[in-house]
Amino acid sequence: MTIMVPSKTPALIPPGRQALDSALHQLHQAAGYLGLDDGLRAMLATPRRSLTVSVPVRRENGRLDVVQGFRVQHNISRGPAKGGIRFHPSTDLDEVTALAMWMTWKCALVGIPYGGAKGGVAVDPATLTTRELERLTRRYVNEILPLIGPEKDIPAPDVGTDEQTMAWIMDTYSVNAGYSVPGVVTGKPMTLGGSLGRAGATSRGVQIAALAALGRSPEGVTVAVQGFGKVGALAAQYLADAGCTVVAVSDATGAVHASSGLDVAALRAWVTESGGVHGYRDADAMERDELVEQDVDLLVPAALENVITEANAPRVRARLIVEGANGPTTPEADEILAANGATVVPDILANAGGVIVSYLEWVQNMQAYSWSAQEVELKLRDLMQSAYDEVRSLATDRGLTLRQAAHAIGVGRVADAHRMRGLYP
Ligand SMILES: NC(=O)C1=CN([C@@H]2O[C@H](COP(=O)(O)OP(=O)(O)OC[C@H]3O[C@@H](n4cnc5c(N)ncnc54)[C@H](OP(=O)(O)O)[C@@H]3O)[C@@H](O)[C@H]2O)C=CC1
Ligand SMILES: O=C(O)CCC(=O)C(=O)O
Repeated sequence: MTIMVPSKTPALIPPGRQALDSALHQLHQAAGYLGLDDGLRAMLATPRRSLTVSVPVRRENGRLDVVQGFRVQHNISRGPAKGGIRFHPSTDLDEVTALAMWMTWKCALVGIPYGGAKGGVAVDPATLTTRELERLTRRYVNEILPLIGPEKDIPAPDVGTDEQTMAWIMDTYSVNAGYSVPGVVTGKPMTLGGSLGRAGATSRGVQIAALAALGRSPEGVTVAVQGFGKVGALAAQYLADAGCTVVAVSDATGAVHASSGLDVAALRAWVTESGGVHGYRDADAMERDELVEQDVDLLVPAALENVITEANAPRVRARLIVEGANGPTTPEADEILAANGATVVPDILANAGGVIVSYLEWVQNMQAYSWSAQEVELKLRDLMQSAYDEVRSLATDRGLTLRQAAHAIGVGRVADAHRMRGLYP
């Protein structure tokens, strides 16, 4: 089928702008398919609230640095805004806006009662001491305090943040409130009301989506994983546990390859000890940015946006791409991959396991109750599989790619919520 889309985006633009262009392109494709009017399109194309803050951070040597921080609530029509906080040097308002928009469609697609948000601080956390990071996090939270809250906007981890960051966020908010508010943030440590299963939830969801899309035994399926952080390392582990052969992985420090299969547990231990995959001895080193072009059955991008572009998409050999990262594939690359017969399980479906278990964590916090690891995993599997089946079935029936189908469902649900609420005349 033919879908009208806005004109192509220029190739050489800042990464954040590229991500936002991709998100808008996908929205307009879905809006065209759904027949949304111009007013509703404009509503969905623009965030409800965007906050840019200056975050002063006192360094150990006494110097005062000031970095920029952001929190964007893209949509709140279906419930409180929800989405992670990223600490990365190239984070900017455009990137955070794109990530917030993807959160809106993701939550709607998997049927959890949230809108979409994202936050970010333009900083490289690896350059800060733990004390500097804590000061930075607490000050950032104080700056975005008017926006967040358990019934308004609930942050979570993303690139460069972790359970410790979430604990500082929970504490800073709670100190301001005057009592403990665990439901203000998810991805917390267990001792502060975290949920069993949240740490591995995004990767578990990637595994569920990958096995569903493979549609055959994972034995002998070769895999390359880009990014070996919270999502990538456990995605590699869970795919290996399921019987796949993980032959290549990369992180910012480099990439390693072993055609007979990497020992993922040993590699994870090496990364914990040394700080990156570079130098791992039981594998061959390879060019980091060639990871996505490896001759494998399954490619899992689990790092950053815009890594599969029109420049390298013709050289991507994997027949199945399961997006652990948000926005790894540009619209131009999507077209090339589809023309070459590759299947892409899109980010808003493939990496939804994280926000699903965040939702379960929040529900547990709001009820002061907790579920077992088995209960959490069953609910996660159920929501992931239902969303996957729904997307697959719409794609098959209507001749859409999985991304087009996922966006049609997600955008459609948010549009319905606006119509029913009557927020625009
Ligand atoms: N955490 C979550 O719950 C969720 C995360 N996501 C998405 O998953 C992706 C990864 O997030 P997460 O795992 O949390 O982040 P982390 O910060 O834990 O990990 C990011 C990984 O990407 C690596 N990386 C950075 N640049 C490159 C590069 N050029 N080539 C290869 N690897 C690179 C980093 O390497 P190094 O460590 O050496 O810097 C690190 O291994 C992001 O797109 C995020 O938005 C989606 C849903 C939920
Ligand atoms: O767990 C969450 O609330 C959000 C995770 C996230 O940022 C994402 O899905 O991209």
